[in-house]
Amino acid sequence: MIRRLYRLWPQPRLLARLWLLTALQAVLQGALLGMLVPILDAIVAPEPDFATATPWLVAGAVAVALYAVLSVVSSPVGFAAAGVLAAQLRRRLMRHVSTLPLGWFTADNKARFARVVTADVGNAAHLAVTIGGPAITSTLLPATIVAVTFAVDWRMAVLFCVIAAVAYWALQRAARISAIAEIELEIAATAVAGRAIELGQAQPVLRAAGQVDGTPRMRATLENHRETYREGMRRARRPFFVYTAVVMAGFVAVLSLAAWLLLNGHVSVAAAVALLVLGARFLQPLGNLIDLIGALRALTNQITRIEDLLATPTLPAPVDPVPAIAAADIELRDVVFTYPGGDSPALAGVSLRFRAGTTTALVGPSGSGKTTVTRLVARFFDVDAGQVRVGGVDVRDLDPAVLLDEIAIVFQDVYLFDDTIENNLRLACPDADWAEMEAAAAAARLDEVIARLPNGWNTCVGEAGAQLSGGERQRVAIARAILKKARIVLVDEASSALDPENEAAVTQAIANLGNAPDRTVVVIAHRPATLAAADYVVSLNRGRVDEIGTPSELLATGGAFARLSRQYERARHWRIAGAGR
Ligand SMILES: Nc1ncnc2c1ncn2[C@@H]1O[C@H](COP(=O)(O)OP(=O)(O)OP(=O)(O)O)[C@@H](O)[C@H]1O
Repeated sequence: MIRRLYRLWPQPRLLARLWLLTALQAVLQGALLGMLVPILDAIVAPEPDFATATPWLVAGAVAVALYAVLSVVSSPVGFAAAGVLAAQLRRRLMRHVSTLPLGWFTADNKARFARVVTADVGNAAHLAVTIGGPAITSTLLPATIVAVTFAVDWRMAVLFCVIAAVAYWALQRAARISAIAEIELEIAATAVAGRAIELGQAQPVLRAAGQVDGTPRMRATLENHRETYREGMRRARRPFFVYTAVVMAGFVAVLSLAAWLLLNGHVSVAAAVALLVLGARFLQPLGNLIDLIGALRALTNQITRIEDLLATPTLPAPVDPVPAIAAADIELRDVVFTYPGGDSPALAGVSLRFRAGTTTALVGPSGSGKTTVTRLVARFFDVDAGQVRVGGVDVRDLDPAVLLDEIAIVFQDVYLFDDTIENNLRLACPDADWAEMEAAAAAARLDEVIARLPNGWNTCVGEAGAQLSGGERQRVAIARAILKKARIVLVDEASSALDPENEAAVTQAIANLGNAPDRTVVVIAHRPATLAAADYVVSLNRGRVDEIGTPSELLATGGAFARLSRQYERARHWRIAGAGR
């Protein structure tokens, strides 16, 4: 356990210092008790011998003073340590998570990450500091007392060893049961956290459906957590009682043996009193161990969860990363990919080319693999077979930082930070000057939104950008892509209905993205205007390429794209007719 804790913290010296201080205190306590024997022997006699007792009394006073100094030194170290250790570990976890493939961030993994970073790290740091000390004391103090007792009476020392062995067995049993209960409870608690995230995200749907108490799945998760907690408590109770009974029986045995030794003249009254004091101090920390063991197990489980998260594999890093690409062409060569846990391939042998300086619209029915193509280009995941090449280089060989630098992604649901428009845009390029900021805003048609807002560039967009509409948020993301001078922009056009003004602005902004001669734009298109403005169209179906060509070529062939265009046309006429009614 100590080794695991030591490995977990990047700078564990603080923890080591604290444990060393605690261990010294425990040994000093045991030694102090040992000094009681010669002192009592000399003083509790028919003719007290103060001369013999004096050096022991002086040594005892020095030990007490040393103990006090150690206590004064160790308590501020302990206070500071928990906070410092938690902060260290959180930074380490955050650094690790930021290297994980973006495909890892599912709702359940996000809940797991949140629990590990908040609850597990906080508790582990607190426990490492607070129970590390008592755990060391509870083992080192009895061990020192056993050693001291051998010098007074070997029979009592052997009894202490027997009690310790039985207590150890009972403790192990209690520990195993509480460990299982803790793991089950944590799984149930993580499920509750996952459903809580879902509850927050799905509020509009739940309210529309009148499900103010959440879905049946959410309620079942809460019930499961309650039941797991109750069952864990019930199972942990019996071994707890067994252990307490062992320690109590130990007290009776020590008392009986001390009385027997005294009555049979094997030890003096002073030695019997000293043995009783030693017995009491031996059994007391042993009794405390049962309270510690639950916490120790919880700490072990927390460490395991933290270690598991740290062991989540990042995407394999290239041995000799390619540091730059010449042009921003994208090519998929015979790409096969199945999502982790998926049962059929999302892409089943896709070969495609997006040339630099062109805009390609991806179309196809829901589930045909459009989003997957963009995710593989951005290396959210690695392909199972085939290759994704950017600038002629397999993305697996490209320096990951270069890939991130070259690519900008405009999601359907753009996330904005609760900050000003300016700062949200500056994220893409912190050093951009005003001329660049304004040019990017104009190209993304964001300038007219900014002009309307009460504080212009300084308007706060609210949590997750709630002050802006979906189309306006997409315009911010497009402006970011332009400001970043990303040579590859992957857009998932909003599929929900936008008001006509927003729709025209977003379509225009996407078209402006494609105006840069060296930029490759891939857009999952949901609007006829976007399709019409694209240089090429790729139609996907069930993870395969169905058609590729310019919009006019594909219209002429009368295939899937032509059918889709007719559907869009009909829908547009319905909307126009509906609006005119
Ligand atoms: N994270 C995921 N885990 C498992 N399977 C997934 C995941 N994302 C997508 N899939 C599956 O992969 C296939 C392709 O999905 P993809 O999202 O690429 O389709 P799409 O054409 O973008 O669909 P839509 O237009 O509905 O967004 C589908 O069968 C889908 O169920």
